[in-house]
Amino acid sequence: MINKADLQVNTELYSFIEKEVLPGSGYESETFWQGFSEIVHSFMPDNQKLLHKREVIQQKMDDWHKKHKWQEERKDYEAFLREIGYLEEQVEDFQITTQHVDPEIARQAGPQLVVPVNNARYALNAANARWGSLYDALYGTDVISGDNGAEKGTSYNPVRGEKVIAYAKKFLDETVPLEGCSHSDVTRYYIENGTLVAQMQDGKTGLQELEAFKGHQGSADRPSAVLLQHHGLHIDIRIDASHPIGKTDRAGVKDVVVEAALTTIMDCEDSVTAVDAEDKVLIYRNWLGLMKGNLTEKFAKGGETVHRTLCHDRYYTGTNGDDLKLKGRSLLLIRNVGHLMTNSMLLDRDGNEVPEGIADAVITSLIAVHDLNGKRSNSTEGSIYIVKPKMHGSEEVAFSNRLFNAVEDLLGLDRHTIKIGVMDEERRTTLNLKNCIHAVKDRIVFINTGFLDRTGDEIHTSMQAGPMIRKGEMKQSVWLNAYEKSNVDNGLLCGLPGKAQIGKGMWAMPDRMKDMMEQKTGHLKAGGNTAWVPSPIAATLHALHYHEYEVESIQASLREEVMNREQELLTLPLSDRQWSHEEIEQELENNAQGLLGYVVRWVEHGVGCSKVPDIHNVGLMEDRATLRISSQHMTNWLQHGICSEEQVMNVLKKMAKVVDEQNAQDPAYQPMSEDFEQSIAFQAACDLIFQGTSQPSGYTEPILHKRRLEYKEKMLAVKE
Ligand SMILES: CC(=O)SCCNC(=O)CCNC(=O)[C@H](O)C(C)(C)COP(=O)(O)OP(=O)(O)OC[C@H]1O[C@@H](n2cnc3c(N)ncnc32)[C@H](O)[C@@H]1OP(=O)(O)O
Ligand SMILES: O=CC(=O)O
Ligand SMILES: [Mg+2]
Repeated sequence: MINKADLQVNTELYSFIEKEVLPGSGYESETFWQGFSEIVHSFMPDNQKLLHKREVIQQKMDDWHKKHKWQEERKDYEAFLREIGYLEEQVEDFQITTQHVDPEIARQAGPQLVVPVNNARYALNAANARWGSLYDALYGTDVISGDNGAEKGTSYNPVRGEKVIAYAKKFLDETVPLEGCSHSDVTRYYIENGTLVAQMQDGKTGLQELEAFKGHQGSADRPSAVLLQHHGLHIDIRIDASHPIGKTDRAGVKDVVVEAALTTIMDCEDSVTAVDAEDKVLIYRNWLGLMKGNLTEKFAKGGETVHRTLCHDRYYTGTNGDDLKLKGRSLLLIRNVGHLMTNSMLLDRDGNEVPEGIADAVITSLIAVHDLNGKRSNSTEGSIYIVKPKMHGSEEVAFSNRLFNAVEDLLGLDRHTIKIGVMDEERRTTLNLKNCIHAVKDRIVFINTGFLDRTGDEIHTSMQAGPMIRKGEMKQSVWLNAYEKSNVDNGLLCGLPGKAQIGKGMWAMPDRMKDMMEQKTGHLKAGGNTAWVPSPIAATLHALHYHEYEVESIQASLREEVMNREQELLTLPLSDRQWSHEEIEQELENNAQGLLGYVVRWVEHGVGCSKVPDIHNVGLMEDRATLRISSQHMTNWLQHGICSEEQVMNVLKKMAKVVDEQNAQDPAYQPMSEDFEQSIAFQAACDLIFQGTSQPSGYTEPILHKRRLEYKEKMLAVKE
């Protein structure tokens, strides 16, 4: 550690900031560290108070539920929540006033991609996912069925290719239709007097909506790209008659590229493992590369070495003949960690670990200044976008607001340069969302229903009330539906449209794209102008939904349906069913399999987001939020005697063997079942369940961090 302005800074972090971040940022080292130290020392006590308040509230909740039967005393329950300050006095109506918001957030509706920022290969891919090949996305996924000779196979299958092309042309016909003909019938696209002409075998036609044509690449006569726009999103028809696919197409179309991930959240939180300075520096360094535009990664794929860099902007000839520039990359936001965790990379003057959220706010903003002072390749509006997770109630949001003010002062930035995306993912935030929005009304750029964390919090908060319904039933529960609606209500009521996003949650089945195409329109119909997707391919496909539905008008009509949903929000997902032994085993096994499959990779491989098969063999995206649900659910059933400790332990051991088999191909994998006592991952899984009631808000971070650090130390000792 290095002593710097009353702080003790890990040398790796110190040298990274001194040598890589501060140069070119315009800040002096001494002033920076002095200011950083002042922020740390003035904000730490409040941070601790807020965490203490969470504990006090939880204790009161537990006590209340132990003494009362919620089902029979709902009125008293509500009064009790007001009395303990869990339900806040609501602020008067107001409108948010956020300014300098990039159009990807303020005006366009489209997919939001999330990616673990510590993985440079994936992070680059995500930043570049602004544009996605529809042909590739369709060909590679189950959206196109493999029936009748259309299977994927190992080499290009023209039968499947035909289906892909037909799907894409149908999309064009529905989205940017031609007058009196289908895009499939076009033999040539060309531009005449700034207008798109589509030639068929027996004549020519144009677009039904002439203004949909925005530009082209190549010559007007033989364009290599035709740029269209619909519902604020671009579609680029790529033409090359010499290309293997273009050759097979009458008009030489080789692909349809769609504007996909308008925004991407670079995640420092639930999809990463970051337990010490080494891990944090990797995260900060990748973020720096993204903000400077020089992040690269080299890796082997398919027998070749791939050098991945950030995409450039795209240039077209506009309809008036002038150059038209479109962004080549997604607008990047950075998800900081919440208020809970501390990290040994930074100690205060008394040797206490500094809250990681405070460090993230300072360091990720400092890094983003390279974009603001540089080419503004990320935010043309000159904003820094921080997503803040896991805040409980408006006091905690107000704390973030004050912290961001202080960071702006330290960095000499205009007030509200730092924008905030508020994750509506804790019960106390949902119930007081209007107040939460009010606390950041000048800088808010989104509210998002993080339903996964939110489900975990629903279980933990009412842990003592009784056994909860099964995990799979949560999505249909009264509280969850009210939560989704009330989030939109509050967003509309506080004037988010036009300034900020009303966002919907993650599609957590990364390989089930057909299901996503059928179901995720629900997010738009419910008023979300963005929704989370787990991969660039999912972003490309989900983008089609925003052509199908125009969210702006949906939001306008939903404005009429805004109502108070407090009663539904306060409906606990308790069950009085008598489950059969098989049902209980199945529930436990499903939870245990996902939990172990995720935890083993977290603790022993440093992977924070994994695709883990459930007991029906569906690969599920697992992160710390899904882990929070499965662990808390098992704890809840244990707590209420639905299952015994012995039963849970047997299930864990059984499922550990299944997970071991699933990972058998990985030479770096250490089977848990070889020695349950010695397996740090297995022990972590046990802690998460058997110590679940005492985990703060049911979070998994404290145990995961402790066990990962233990594993790292063990590996270091083995090396030495
Ligand atoms: C509750 C919450 O907080 S949700 C938010 C947190 N969750 C996330 O961020 C999910 C991010 N997604 C992921 O990490 C991954 O998609 C996983 C773990 C779910 C699946 O990963 P994998 O099993 O490696 O996926 P798969 O093998 O199908 O695909 C890998 C390819 O897709 C790309 N890819 C997958 N996910 C992403 C992503 N989120 N961003 C960018 N690229 C991605 C990879 O770069 C890789 O392509 P490449 O070989 O050209 O580099
Ligand atoms: O962060 C997202 C969630 O669902 O939790
Ligand atoms: Mg979350």
